[in-house]
Amino acid sequence: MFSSNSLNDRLLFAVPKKGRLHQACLDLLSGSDIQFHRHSRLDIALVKNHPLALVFLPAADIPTFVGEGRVDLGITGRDQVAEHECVVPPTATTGVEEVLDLEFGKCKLQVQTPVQGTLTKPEDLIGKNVVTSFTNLTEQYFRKLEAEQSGEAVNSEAKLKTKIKYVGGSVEAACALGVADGIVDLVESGETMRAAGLTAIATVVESSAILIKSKHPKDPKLVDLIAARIKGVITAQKYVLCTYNIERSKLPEARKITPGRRAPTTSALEEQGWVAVSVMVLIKEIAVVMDKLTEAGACDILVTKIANSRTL
Ligand SMILES: Nc1ncnc2c1ncn2[C@@H]1O[C@H](COP(=O)(O)OP(=O)(O)OP(=O)(O)O)[C@@H](O)[C@H]1O
Ligand SMILES: O=P(O)(O)OC[C@H]1O[C@H](OP(=O)(O)OP(=O)(O)O)[C@H](O)[C@@H]1O
Repeated sequence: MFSSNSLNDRLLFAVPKKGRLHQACLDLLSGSDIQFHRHSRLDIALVKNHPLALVFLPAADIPTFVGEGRVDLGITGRDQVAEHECVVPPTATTGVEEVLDLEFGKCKLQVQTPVQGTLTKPEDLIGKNVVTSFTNLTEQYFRKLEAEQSGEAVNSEAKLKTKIKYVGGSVEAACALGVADGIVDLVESGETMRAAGLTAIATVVESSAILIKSKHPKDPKLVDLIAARIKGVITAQKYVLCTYNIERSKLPEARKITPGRRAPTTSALEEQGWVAVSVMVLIKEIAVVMDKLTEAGACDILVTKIANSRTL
Protein backbone atom coordinates (compact mmCIF):
# COMPACT_ATOMS: atom_id res chain seq x y z
CA MET A 1 0.00 0.00 0.00
CA PHE A 2 1.13 3.58 -0.63
CA SER A 3 0.29 6.59 1.44
CA SER A 4 0.44 9.98 -0.25
CA ASN A 5 3.41 10.56 2.11
CA SER A 6 5.45 7.79 0.53
CA LEU A 7 5.01 9.56 -2.83
CA ASN A 8 5.66 13.08 -1.57
CA ASP A 9 9.38 13.11 -2.26
CA ARG A 10 9.16 11.24 -5.53
CA LEU A 11 8.86 12.47 -9.07
CA LEU A 12 5.71 10.89 -10.57
CA PHE A 13 5.95 9.34 -14.04
CA ALA A 14 2.75 8.19 -15.81
CA VAL A 15 2.93 5.20 -18.15
CA PRO A 16 0.05 3.69 -20.22
CA LYS A 17 -1.34 0.79 -18.17
CA LYS A 18 -2.50 -1.22 -21.23
CA GLY A 19 -2.99 -0.96 -24.97
CA ARG A 20 -0.65 -0.30 -27.86
CA LEU A 21 1.92 1.81 -26.01
CA HIS A 22 2.23 -0.29 -22.83
CA GLN A 23 4.91 -2.85 -23.78
CA ALA A 24 7.07 -0.36 -25.70
CA CYS A 25 7.06 1.86 -22.59
CA LEU A 26 8.12 -1.03 -20.33
CA ASP A 27 10.97 -1.78 -22.77
CA LEU A 28 12.05 1.89 -22.67
CA LEU A 29 12.03 1.93 -18.85
CA SER A 30 14.10 -1.24 -18.74
CA GLY A 31 16.57 0.13 -21.33
CA SER A 32 16.86 3.31 -19.22
CA ASP A 33 17.64 1.24 -16.10
CA ILE A 34 14.56 2.45 -14.25
CA GLN A 35 14.10 -0.48 -11.86
CA PHE A 36 10.73 -1.17 -10.27
CA HIS A 37 8.52 -3.97 -9.07
CA ARG A 38 4.83 -3.61 -9.83
CA HIS A 39 2.59 -5.45 -7.40
CA SER A 40 -0.23 -7.23 -9.23
CA ARG A 41 -3.38 -5.05 -9.32
CA LEU A 42 -1.53 -1.94 -8.11
CA ASP A 43 -1.22 1.01 -10.47
CA ILE A 44 1.66 2.66 -8.59
CA ALA A 45 5.18 1.24 -8.43
CA LEU A 46 8.10 2.74 -6.52
CA VAL A 47 11.35 2.90 -8.48
CA LYS A 48 14.22 1.27 -6.58
CA ASN A 49 17.15 3.26 -7.95
CA HIS A 50 15.69 6.81 -8.27
CA PRO A 51 13.38 9.04 -6.22
CA LEU A 52 10.67 8.24 -8.76
CA ALA A 53 7.31 6.44 -8.77
CA LEU A 54 5.56 5.05 -11.83
CA VAL A 55 1.82 5.55 -12.14
CA PHE A 56 0.05 3.23 -14.59
CA LEU A 57 -2.88 5.08 -16.16
CA PRO A 58 -5.01 4.85 -19.34
CA ALA A 59 -3.17 6.66 -22.18
CA ALA A 60 -6.20 8.96 -22.58
CA ASP A 61 -5.99 10.19 -18.96
CA ILE A 62 -2.27 10.96 -18.90
CA PRO A 63 -2.54 14.48 -20.47
CA THR A 64 -5.03 15.45 -17.73
CA PHE A 65 -2.82 14.32 -14.83
CA VAL A 66 0.36 15.81 -16.31
CA GLY A 67 -1.43 18.96 -17.51
CA GLU A 68 -2.76 19.66 -14.02
CA GLY A 69 0.70 19.09 -12.55
CA ARG A 70 -0.49 16.10 -10.44
CA VAL A 71 2.05 13.93 -12.25
CA ASP A 72 5.41 15.31 -13.41
CA LEU A 73 6.23 13.19 -16.46
CA GLY A 74 4.27 10.94 -18.78
CA ILE A 75 4.24 8.93 -21.97
CA THR A 76 1.17 8.99 -24.18
CA GLY A 77 0.17 9.52 -27.82
CA ARG A 78 0.33 12.98 -29.41
CA ASP A 79 -3.29 12.29 -30.44
CA GLN A 80 -4.31 12.03 -26.77
CA VAL A 81 -2.64 15.33 -25.94
CA ALA A 82 -4.41 17.00 -28.90
CA GLU A 83 -7.77 15.50 -27.84
CA HIS A 84 -7.30 16.83 -24.31
CA GLU A 85 -6.14 20.30 -25.39
CA CYS A 86 -9.29 20.78 -27.52
CA VAL A 87 -11.25 21.18 -24.27
CA VAL A 88 -8.52 22.18 -21.81
CA PRO A 89 -6.25 24.63 -23.66
CA PRO A 90 -2.84 25.13 -22.03
CA THR A 91 -2.28 28.22 -19.87
CA ALA A 92 0.92 29.74 -18.47
CA THR A 93 0.89 27.26 -15.57
CA THR A 94 -1.15 24.28 -16.80
CA GLY A 95 -0.93 21.99 -19.82
CA VAL A 96 1.82 19.69 -20.95
CA GLU A 97 5.18 20.30 -22.62
CA GLU A 98 6.51 17.82 -25.16
CA VAL A 99 10.00 16.68 -24.18
CA LEU A 100 10.76 14.01 -26.78
CA ASP A 101 9.22 12.22 -29.74
CA LEU A 102 9.63 8.53 -28.90
CA GLU A 103 9.19 7.39 -32.52
CA PHE A 104 6.90 4.44 -31.78
CA GLY A 105 3.10 4.23 -31.68
CA LYS A 106 2.99 5.92 -35.08
CA CYS A 107 -0.55 6.16 -36.44
CA LYS A 108 -3.04 8.56 -38.04
CA LEU A 109 -6.47 9.58 -36.82
CA GLN A 110 -8.51 9.30 -40.00
CA VAL A 111 -12.04 9.91 -41.23
CA GLN A 112 -13.30 6.62 -42.69
CA THR A 113 -16.38 5.63 -44.67
CA PRO A 114 -17.63 2.36 -46.24
CA VAL A 115 -15.64 1.47 -49.39
CA GLN A 116 -18.79 0.64 -51.30
CA GLY A 117 -20.65 3.81 -50.59
CA THR A 118 -21.26 7.32 -51.81
CA LEU A 119 -19.50 9.19 -48.99
CA THR A 120 -16.15 9.89 -50.59
CA LYS A 121 -15.24 13.29 -49.12
CA PRO A 122 -15.35 14.42 -45.47
CA GLU A 123 -17.90 17.12 -46.47
CA ASP A 124 -20.28 14.28 -47.41
CA LEU A 125 -20.50 13.41 -43.70
CA ILE A 126 -21.79 16.85 -42.66
CA GLY A 127 -25.19 16.35 -41.00
CA LYS A 128 -24.62 12.60 -40.71
CA ASN A 129 -23.69 10.24 -37.83
CA VAL A 130 -20.00 9.94 -37.01
CA VAL A 131 -18.71 7.56 -34.31
CA THR A 132 -15.31 7.92 -32.62
CA SER A 133 -13.32 7.63 -29.38
CA PHE A 134 -11.89 11.11 -30.13
CA THR A 135 -15.02 13.25 -29.83
CA ASN A 136 -13.20 16.55 -29.17
CA LEU A 137 -10.88 16.37 -32.18
CA THR A 138 -13.73 15.10 -34.34
CA GLU A 139 -15.99 17.95 -33.23
CA GLN A 140 -13.22 20.49 -33.90
CA TYR A 141 -12.61 18.95 -37.34
CA PHE A 142 -16.27 19.00 -38.42
CA ARG A 143 -16.85 22.46 -36.92
CA LYS A 144 -14.11 23.81 -39.20
CA LEU A 145 -15.46 21.85 -42.17
CA GLU A 146 -19.02 23.11 -41.61
CA ALA A 147 -17.75 26.70 -41.30
CA GLU A 148 -15.73 26.36 -44.52
CA GLN A 149 -18.77 24.98 -46.36
CA SER A 150 -21.07 27.77 -45.19
CA GLY A 151 -18.41 30.45 -45.68
CA GLU A 152 -18.79 31.61 -42.06
CA ALA A 153 -16.17 32.00 -39.33
CA VAL A 154 -15.69 29.04 -36.96
CA ASN A 155 -18.13 29.50 -34.06
CA SER A 156 -17.52 27.21 -31.11
CA GLU A 157 -20.98 28.06 -29.69
CA ALA A 158 -22.95 27.13 -32.83
CA LYS A 159 -24.77 23.78 -32.85
CA LEU A 160 -23.01 21.22 -35.03
CA LYS A 161 -25.00 19.71 -37.87
CA THR A 162 -22.85 16.56 -37.78
CA LYS A 163 -23.86 14.13 -35.01
CA ILE A 164 -20.79 12.87 -33.18
CA LYS A 165 -21.12 9.87 -30.84
CA TYR A 166 -18.56 8.39 -28.47
CA VAL A 167 -17.63 4.71 -28.31
CA GLY A 168 -14.71 3.43 -26.24
CA GLY A 169 -13.37 0.78 -28.64
CA SER A 170 -14.08 -1.35 -31.74
CA VAL A 171 -15.04 1.90 -33.49
CA GLU A 172 -14.61 0.20 -36.88
CA ALA A 173 -17.76 -1.89 -36.26
CA ALA A 174 -20.04 1.18 -36.08
CA CYS A 175 -20.81 1.50 -39.81
CA ALA A 176 -21.61 -2.19 -40.31
CA LEU A 177 -23.89 -2.07 -37.25
CA GLY A 178 -25.78 0.90 -38.67
CA VAL A 179 -24.75 3.22 -35.82
CA ALA A 180 -22.62 5.46 -38.03
CA ASP A 181 -22.30 6.73 -41.60
CA GLY A 182 -18.61 7.29 -41.01
CA ILE A 183 -16.05 6.94 -38.25
CA VAL A 184 -12.94 8.75 -37.04
CA ASP A 185 -10.43 6.17 -35.82
CA LEU A 186 -6.72 5.40 -35.65
CA VAL A 187 -4.99 3.71 -38.56
CA GLU A 188 -1.54 2.20 -38.54
CA SER A 189 -1.23 -0.68 -41.01
CA GLY A 190 -4.80 -0.16 -42.25
CA GLU A 191 -5.67 -3.83 -41.63
CA THR A 192 -8.53 -3.10 -39.22
CA MET A 193 -9.97 -0.49 -41.60
CA ARG A 194 -9.83 -2.78 -44.64
CA ALA A 195 -11.23 -5.76 -42.72
CA ALA A 196 -14.21 -3.60 -41.72
CA GLY A 197 -14.80 -2.60 -45.38
CA LEU A 198 -13.79 1.02 -44.76
CA THR A 199 -11.51 3.45 -46.53
CA ALA A 200 -9.77 6.62 -45.28
CA ILE A 201 -11.01 9.87 -46.82
CA ALA A 202 -9.14 12.41 -44.65
CA THR A 203 -6.57 12.70 -41.85
CA VAL A 204 -7.42 14.61 -38.67
CA VAL A 205 -4.03 14.29 -36.91
CA GLU A 206 -0.84 12.26 -37.16
CA SER A 207 0.49 10.77 -33.96
CA SER A 208 3.37 9.00 -32.27
CA ALA A 209 4.21 8.35 -28.65
CA ILE A 210 5.73 11.34 -26.85
CA LEU A 211 7.39 12.03 -23.50
CA ILE A 212 5.58 14.93 -21.84
CA LYS A 213 6.21 16.92 -18.67
CA SER A 214 4.19 19.28 -16.54
CA LYS A 215 4.95 23.01 -16.59
CA HIS A 216 6.47 22.90 -13.09
CA PRO A 217 7.87 19.41 -12.41
CA LYS A 218 8.94 18.58 -8.84
CA ASP A 219 12.56 17.79 -9.70
CA PRO A 220 13.59 19.33 -13.07
CA LYS A 221 17.10 17.80 -12.84
CA LEU A 222 15.67 14.30 -12.55
CA VAL A 223 13.30 15.06 -15.46
CA ASP A 224 16.36 15.96 -17.59
CA LEU A 225 18.18 12.79 -16.50
CA ILE A 226 15.22 10.53 -17.36
CA ALA A 227 14.76 12.32 -20.70
CA ALA A 228 18.47 11.91 -21.55
CA ARG A 229 18.35 8.20 -20.71
CA ILE A 230 15.21 7.62 -22.76
CA LYS A 231 16.70 9.57 -25.68
CA GLY A 232 19.81 7.38 -25.44
CA VAL A 233 17.72 4.21 -25.73
CA ILE A 234 15.72 5.58 -28.68
CA THR A 235 18.90 6.59 -30.52
CA ALA A 236 20.50 3.20 -29.80
CA GLN A 237 17.45 1.48 -31.32
CA LYS A 238 17.78 3.51 -34.53
CA TYR A 239 21.52 3.24 -35.19
CA VAL A 240 24.24 0.60 -35.56
CA LEU A 241 27.97 1.10 -35.22
CA CYS A 242 29.80 0.49 -38.49
CA THR A 243 33.58 -0.01 -38.54
CA TYR A 244 35.78 -0.51 -41.59
CA ASN A 245 39.34 -0.17 -42.87
CA ILE A 246 40.20 1.94 -45.88
CA GLU A 247 43.21 3.51 -47.61
CA ARG A 248 43.64 7.08 -46.42
CA SER A 249 43.46 8.38 -50.02
CA LYS A 250 39.93 6.92 -50.31
CA LEU A 251 38.72 8.35 -46.99
CA PRO A 252 37.08 11.52 -48.42
CA GLU A 253 34.77 9.36 -50.59
CA ALA A 254 33.96 7.05 -47.67
CA ARG A 255 33.21 10.02 -45.42
CA LYS A 256 30.56 11.15 -47.89
CA ILE A 257 28.87 7.73 -47.53
CA THR A 258 29.21 7.62 -43.74
CA PRO A 259 29.26 11.20 -42.42
CA GLY A 260 28.19 10.01 -38.94
CA ARG A 261 25.99 11.98 -36.55
CA ARG A 262 28.78 14.51 -35.97
CA ALA A 263 31.82 13.08 -37.80
CA PRO A 264 33.33 9.59 -38.15
CA THR A 265 36.10 8.56 -35.75
CA THR A 266 39.26 7.62 -37.65
CA SER A 267 42.48 6.10 -36.32
CA ALA A 268 45.67 5.14 -38.12
CA LEU A 269 46.30 1.43 -38.75
CA GLU A 270 49.74 -0.11 -38.23
CA GLU A 271 49.80 -0.61 -42.02
CA GLN A 272 51.17 2.51 -43.79
CA GLY A 273 48.50 4.60 -45.56
CA TRP A 274 45.49 2.82 -44.03
CA VAL A 275 42.92 4.04 -41.49
CA ALA A 276 40.19 2.41 -39.40
CA VAL A 277 36.85 4.21 -39.31
CA SER A 278 34.09 3.87 -36.71
CA VAL A 279 30.77 5.59 -37.36
CA MET A 280 27.06 5.50 -36.43
CA VAL A 281 24.72 4.61 -39.30
CA LEU A 282 20.90 4.45 -39.37
CA ILE A 283 19.80 0.78 -39.26
CA LYS A 284 17.41 1.30 -42.15
CA GLU A 285 20.30 2.52 -44.35
CA ILE A 286 23.05 0.11 -43.31
CA ALA A 287 22.70 -2.45 -46.14
CA VAL A 288 22.99 0.21 -48.87
CA VAL A 289 25.82 1.94 -46.95
CA MET A 290 27.79 -1.34 -46.84
CA ASP A 291 27.34 -1.80 -50.60
CA LYS A 292 28.55 1.73 -51.28
CA LEU A 293 31.52 1.42 -48.87
CA THR A 294 32.65 -1.77 -50.61
CA GLU A 295 32.46 0.02 -53.95
CA ALA A 296 34.50 2.89 -52.50
CA GLY A 297 37.28 0.47 -51.48
CA ALA A 298 36.48 -0.16 -47.80
CA CYS A 299 37.21 -3.62 -46.38
CA ASP A 300 36.73 -5.52 -43.12
CA ILE A 301 33.33 -3.84 -42.71
CA LEU A 302 31.75 -4.82 -39.39
CA VAL A 303 28.35 -3.81 -38.05
CA THR A 304 27.60 -3.91 -34.32
CA LYS A 305 24.37 -3.32 -32.39
CA ILE A 306 24.39 -0.36 -30.00
CA ALA A 307 23.02 -1.32 -26.57
CA ASN A 308 22.69 2.25 -25.34
CA SER A 309 23.93 5.73 -26.19
CA ARG A 310 24.33 9.27 -24.92
CA THR A 311 24.66 11.65 -27.85
CA LEU A 312 23.73 15.24 -28.49
N1 LIG B 1 -2.78 0.66 -34.27
C1 LIG B 1 -2.01 1.51 -33.62
N2 LIG B 1 -0.74 1.67 -34.01
C2 LIG B 1 0.06 2.52 -33.37
N3 LIG B 1 -0.31 3.27 -32.32
C3 LIG B 1 -1.55 3.14 -31.90
C4 LIG B 1 -2.45 2.25 -32.52
N4 LIG B 1 -3.60 2.31 -31.87
C5 LIG B 1 -3.40 3.20 -30.88
N5 LIG B 1 -2.18 3.71 -30.90
C6 LIG B 1 -1.59 4.72 -29.97
O1 LIG B 1 -1.78 4.21 -28.66
C7 LIG B 1 -2.61 5.10 -27.91
C8 LIG B 1 -3.46 4.28 -26.99
O2 LIG B 1 -4.37 3.54 -27.79
P1 LIG B 1 -4.97 2.15 -27.32
O3 LIG B 1 -6.14 1.83 -28.22
O4 LIG B 1 -3.90 1.15 -27.21
O5 LIG B 1 -5.39 2.58 -25.85
P2 LIG B 1 -6.35 2.02 -24.83
O6 LIG B 1 -7.74 2.41 -25.22
O7 LIG B 1 -5.83 2.50 -23.52
O8 LIG B 1 -6.13 0.46 -24.92
P3 LIG B 1 -7.16 -0.67 -25.36
O9 LIG B 1 -7.56 -0.32 -26.79
O10 LIG B 1 -6.35 -1.93 -25.24
O11 LIG B 1 -8.30 -0.57 -24.39
C9 LIG B 1 -3.37 5.90 -28.96
O12 LIG B 1 -3.80 7.12 -28.46
C10 LIG B 1 -2.34 6.05 -30.05
O13 LIG B 1 -1.47 7.12 -29.76
O1 LIG C 1 -4.35 0.05 -38.79
P1 LIG C 1 -4.18 -1.06 -37.81
O2 LIG C 1 -2.76 -1.54 -37.73
O3 LIG C 1 -5.13 -2.19 -38.06
O4 LIG C 1 -4.49 -0.47 -36.35
C1 LIG C 1 -5.65 0.27 -36.10
C2 LIG C 1 -6.44 -0.26 -34.94
O5 LIG C 1 -5.63 -0.18 -33.74
C3 LIG C 1 -6.38 0.48 -32.73
O6 LIG C 1 -7.22 -0.37 -32.04
P2 LIG C 1 -6.77 -1.49 -31.02
O7 LIG C 1 -6.40 -2.74 -31.75
O8 LIG C 1 -5.70 -0.94 -30.11
O9 LIG C 1 -8.07 -1.79 -30.18
P3 LIG C 1 -9.41 -0.97 -29.93
O10 LIG C 1 -10.20 -1.04 -31.21
O11 LIG C 1 -10.08 -1.70 -28.82
O12 LIG C 1 -9.00 0.42 -29.54
C4 LIG C 1 -7.27 1.44 -33.51
O13 LIG C 1 -8.38 1.88 -32.76
C5 LIG C 1 -7.64 0.62 -34.73
O14 LIG C 1 -8.79 -0.15 -34.52
